[in-house]
Amino acid sequence: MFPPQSPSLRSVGSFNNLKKGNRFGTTSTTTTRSSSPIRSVSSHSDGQYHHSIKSRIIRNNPNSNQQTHEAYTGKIIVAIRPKPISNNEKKVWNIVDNKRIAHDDVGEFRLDRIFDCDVSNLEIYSELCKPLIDKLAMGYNATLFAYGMTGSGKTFTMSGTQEDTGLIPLSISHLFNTINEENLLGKKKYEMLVSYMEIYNEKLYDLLDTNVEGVNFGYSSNLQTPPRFGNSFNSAQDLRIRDDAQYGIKVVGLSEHRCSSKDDLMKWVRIGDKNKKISETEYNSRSSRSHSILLVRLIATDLETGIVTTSTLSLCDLAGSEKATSQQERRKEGAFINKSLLALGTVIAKLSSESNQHRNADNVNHQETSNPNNSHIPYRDSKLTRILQPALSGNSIITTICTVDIRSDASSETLNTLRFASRAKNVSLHVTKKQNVSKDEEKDKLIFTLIQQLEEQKKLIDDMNVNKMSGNVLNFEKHAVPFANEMVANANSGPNNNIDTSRTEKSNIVDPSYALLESENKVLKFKLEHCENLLDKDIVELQDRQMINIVEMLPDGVGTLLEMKFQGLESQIRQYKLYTANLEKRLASNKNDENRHNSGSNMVIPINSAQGSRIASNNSDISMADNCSEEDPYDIIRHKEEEIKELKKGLERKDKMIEALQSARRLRHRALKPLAEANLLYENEQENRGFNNLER
Ligand SMILES: Nc1ncnc2c1ncn2[C@@H]1O[C@H](COP(=O)(O)OP(=O)(O)OP(=O)(O)O)[C@@H](O)[C@H]1O
Repeated sequence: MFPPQSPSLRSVGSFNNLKKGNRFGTTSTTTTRSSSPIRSVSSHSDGQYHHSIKSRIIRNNPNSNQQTHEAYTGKIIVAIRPKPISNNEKKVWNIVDNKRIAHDDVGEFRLDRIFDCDVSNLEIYSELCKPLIDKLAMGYNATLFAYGMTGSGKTFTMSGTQEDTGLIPLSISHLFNTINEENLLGKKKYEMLVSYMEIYNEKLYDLLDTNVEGVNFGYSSNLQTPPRFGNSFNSAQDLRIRDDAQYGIKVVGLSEHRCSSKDDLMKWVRIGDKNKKISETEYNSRSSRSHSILLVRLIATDLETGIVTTSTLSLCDLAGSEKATSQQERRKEGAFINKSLLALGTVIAKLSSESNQHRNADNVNHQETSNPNNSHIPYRDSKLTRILQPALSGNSIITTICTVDIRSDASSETLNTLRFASRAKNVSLHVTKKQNVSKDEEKDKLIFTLIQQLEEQKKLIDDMNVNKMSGNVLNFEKHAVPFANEMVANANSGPNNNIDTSRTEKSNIVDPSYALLESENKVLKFKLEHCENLLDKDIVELQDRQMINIVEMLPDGVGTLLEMKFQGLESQIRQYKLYTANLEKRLASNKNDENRHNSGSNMVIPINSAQGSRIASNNSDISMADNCSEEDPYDIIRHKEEEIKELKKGLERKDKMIEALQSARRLRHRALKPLAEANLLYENEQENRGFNNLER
């Protein structure tokens, strides 16, 4: 019934004799191992069973007392999941214990874990996937793939059913739980991106390409663009794979979608699943006709150190190997599937034998890698091996679930699967984290510092405002008292020291000319603003080099018009300047008058009580008019002075504008000069011609 024992099958015995210490996943020299590895909880007893899959996984678990700093060194973990059979079906493969599966005619295969037929997805997940996801969250790439003959339960295991949730949703859920916990601690910031692709008939398609035309099939209302119709490849593109320095390979044009929650990510998974190529075959009513690969990229930024760690989770549901079928299309698909699985098998066999050779040659304290001898591994023989190249060449922690059918009908396919599994578990891995310091993080830090500065400044301003509100007195002391003293001093030293008691009323202090001045100032200000607006507009235009060029190109007439406008504005400014100077003069003489009138001991300064008492304490000559709410005349004078200052500033600006206008005009003249000369030349020529004609 079975072919003669192949070399690989003969080697089964040798797997039992492997040095187990080398086979289990560890981290590099910086790793602190648990002193007593937890042993199997299995009821199966096996004398040679020293290191259970549990101990292997627990050592990889971040919750154990192991501290992982650097590289992870280990092997591909391989587990077998047999498909359940009914009572009346005959099985030919027997599960000896949780590590061994045997066939009476063939012998025994020893693997990392053999599950019972009635195992649930949740149990498989807890034992195999959870530790893998934990490693992913720590920054290692992680790959999980299901391998097995058609109909053996790969999709059942990976995607699951309503009753038995699959490894993909369970892993995603655990990943988000882990991230949310870390988020709560506030030490890391996570970003998650999802891609989903399939290899169908040796072509690579994006299962989440929302640009592909198609009927709205399974379209989630939360997405902006409907994905393509499931199973329709009319407008889908065969994507290219190219080498990539950062990730090993890159699928050119594969879409990536940001996900902020588990539901978000699962939405994309469901869309991708709907787009997968699925058909009915003799063995499976819903057979995956393609290899599907779900990629979840996790970008973790340590907020304290700024170190960014990128890790990728690859979840692969491979198409199943199958016998030739009568249907032409299925036969073609089957041929492609078998070819790519063969390529995967060859790559695994090569990597396995490389690892063996390397281990035999140097069994002491070496760093294991999947291809230590750097011999040729035919990754390019298929799209599948090309896609898995970075993971298989040691860039990812890998766990493989091989689904098998233990019935007699499928015994040779199961044998093939177990051979594949035996080789795969031999493949060494040396996985390092991908870390770098984020440029974004540097920016974030800068922004953070700036925000802090801003906060400090805001606080300072708030404090100052509070001081200002509660300490008007201080302000007053600072500004008004010296001013008042100065006024008094001026008055005392002035020529007229006579006290005019009639000026003790405010109406007497504030000369009507103030009101006039004020209104004149207002008018002047308004005119200046208007003028400024006009000039600003022109300056903006003229300061623009292109505009100047355009002006230079303008015909003479337009240029002259512009010039006239500028000249008009200039003269207007000059007039305003004169007018303001005049006002200033008048204001100054007015102030002197006031000083003269107010000099003397009984000057009344109508200020509020708080301010008044301060003045009184500084100058006993000044009496107070308590509770007087009217305006301080000195304030009025000060306002006028401030206004004048502002006007002066405005005029300075105008001067600058005029300078700019003049330079623009000079430029224009320079540009127009050749034109004018050419024009003159032309006119002279015309004149000469006319003259010549006349002569003729
Ligand atoms: N462990 C299991 N328990 C219950 N039902 C199972 C199990 N494994 C597989 N099945 C059932 O067997 C059928 C085939 O399974 P599935 O589609 O997962 O196979 P597959 O390996 O993905 O096949 P293919 O390679 O053709 O896509 C399904 O109806 C599935 O529900």
